[in-house]
Amino acid sequence: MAMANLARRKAINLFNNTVSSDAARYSFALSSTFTRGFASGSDENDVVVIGGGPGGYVAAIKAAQLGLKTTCIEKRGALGGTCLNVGCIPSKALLHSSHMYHEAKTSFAKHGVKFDNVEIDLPAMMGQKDKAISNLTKGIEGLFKKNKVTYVKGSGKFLSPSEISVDTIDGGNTVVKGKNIIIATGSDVKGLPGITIDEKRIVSSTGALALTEIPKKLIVIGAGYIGLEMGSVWGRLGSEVTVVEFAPDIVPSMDGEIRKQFQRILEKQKMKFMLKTKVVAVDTSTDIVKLTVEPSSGGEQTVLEADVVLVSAGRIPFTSGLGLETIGIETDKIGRIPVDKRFTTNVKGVFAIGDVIPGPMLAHKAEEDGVACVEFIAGKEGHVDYDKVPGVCYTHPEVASVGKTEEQVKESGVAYRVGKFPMLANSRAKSIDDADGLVKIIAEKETDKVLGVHIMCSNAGELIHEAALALSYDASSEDIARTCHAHPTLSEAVKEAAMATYDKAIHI
Ligand SMILES: Cc1cc2nc3c(=O)[nH]c(=O)nc-3n(C[C@H](O)[C@H](O)[C@H](O)COP(=O)(O)OP(=O)(O)OC[C@H]3O[C@@H](n4cnc5c(N)ncnc54)[C@H](O)[C@@H]3O)c2cc1C
Ligand SMILES: NC(=O)c1ccc[n+]([C@@H]2O[C@H](COP(=O)([O-])OP(=O)(O)OC[C@H]3O[C@@H](n4cnc5c(N)ncnc54)[C@H](O)[C@@H]3O)[C@@H](O)[C@H]2O)c1
Repeated sequence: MAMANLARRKAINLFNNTVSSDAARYSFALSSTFTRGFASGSDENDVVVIGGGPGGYVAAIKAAQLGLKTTCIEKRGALGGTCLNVGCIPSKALLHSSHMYHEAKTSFAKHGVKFDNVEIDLPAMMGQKDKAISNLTKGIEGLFKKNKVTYVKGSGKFLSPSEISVDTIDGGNTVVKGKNIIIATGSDVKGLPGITIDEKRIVSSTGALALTEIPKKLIVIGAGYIGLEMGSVWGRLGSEVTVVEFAPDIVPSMDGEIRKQFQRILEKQKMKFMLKTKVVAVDTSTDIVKLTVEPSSGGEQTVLEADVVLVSAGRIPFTSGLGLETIGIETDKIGRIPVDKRFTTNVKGVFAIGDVIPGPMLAHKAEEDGVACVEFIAGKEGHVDYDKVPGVCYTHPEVASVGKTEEQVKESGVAYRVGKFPMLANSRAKSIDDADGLVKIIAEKETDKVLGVHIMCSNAGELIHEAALALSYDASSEDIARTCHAHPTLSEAVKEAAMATYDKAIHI
């Protein structure tokens, strides 16, 4: 069986290589004609990137590495975008710090580590987070210098498809020209009607990452990634957290079985959920914020009280002030810029990547877009497989997935098998007394090809990449199961779940 899989994979690779080298030749011919055709006269840069987030700064570095003269325009005065400044990095810093505090308070004693007292020093915790951000933003500036990317600090606006007017952060103005312009302006918080975010008592994720006091009561609107991660941070530090979610489930995009267990674990951590519930009014006229909620389908209203309310009901593409209308760039109903497979907008020579285009709003997806986009511009073949972008919720336990959920596979009509392995039966998880969660693998019944992998355990965000690689190479569950995994590791749960998919697990 394993040999058969290897042979099948070799045949697939042979086919893919033939296809992609043909595609590369085709793309080179197309791209060089297109680039030459568009380069009229006084263009200074080969590539200008507007936005220095994970999509933009990675695109700029890759473009420079490919020998293209490149400028990146960023208005916030620091590189790294939402992710580094007010997103992925600060939230992970606070998730780690708050987890350490919570562990020290609730788990260290049973491991025989005792303290007289454990205290939170919130300014120090925030200081550690801020230090991580500034080190990393400076690091990207260093990478720009190393790769000879020109960095313009200011807000860019289209004058024409090859000219950007930049109001610089020091009060000046300059015009940057480019043969190819990449829009990488990211996303912004989606507000809710009738709720004004003041970033003090009614906060977005940005305010929730910088609170100066631990709220006694925190209400989170939206049980998505931001709500559950930031709810976890403040819950661990002592806030009473209630999550109000419009949908019938938390994280609606997650595999149903995993999502249900995840909710039970979060409830054990004292997070409260009000599902199928919507917020209808907010009153901030007194010291306590009053939130009126009712069932999503209408019905009896309840008034909730909180010190702080976090609005985390999604994000929207950000293109404000960019002058898209000046050059006729189209956007869809929710403000995203539609692009083709080469990231080209409806205007020749103008491309878009990252959160501002359709697809998952994730930093690593934006980076993949950026690399593929400039590869196309340079006449190479870029590629992003959106069906194989991993997603991770960095709570404790972490929940990570790649590929399809069981619901999606069922809906596609493909016959499938499921293999599961609980972390309770994994020796490493038991040895460290951190055994909440499971690994679930879904594979096509006929071929055993892995279609989706869902992992809930500590470090699931690291474990998921074995599964991402498996999906990328069209591996079968047997391929994973017959790969030797070191003992004792949490990764052995992936191997056991794979064994359970095509045959039987050993340790359960
Ligand atoms: C709290 C939070 C936590 C998150 N955690 C994760 C996580 O753990 N993992 C993950 O994968 N994703 C996470 N995300 C999502 C991630 O941050 C985004 O998907 C990612 O930043 C998108 O990258 P981008 O380059 O498309 O846009 P952005 O990072 O938004 O960058 C766009 C940049 O463009 C600049 N800009 C906008 N307009 C102009 C203009 N006219 N001129 C010049 N500059 C301009 C902006 O200032 C910004 O810096 C998180 C988001 C939030 C809010
Ligand atoms: N770990 C990560 O990768 C990570 C972390 C944070 C953010 N992000 C990204 O940032 C983006 C924004 O995150 P998010 O959590 O704000 O969005 P989200 O889309 O993940 O979740 C929003 C939630 O709010 C609910 N909702 C929408 N309107 C509502 C309303 N009126 N009342 C109550 N609930 C409502 C939705 O049903 C959904 O469950 C996401 O696309 C996510 O991919 C990723």
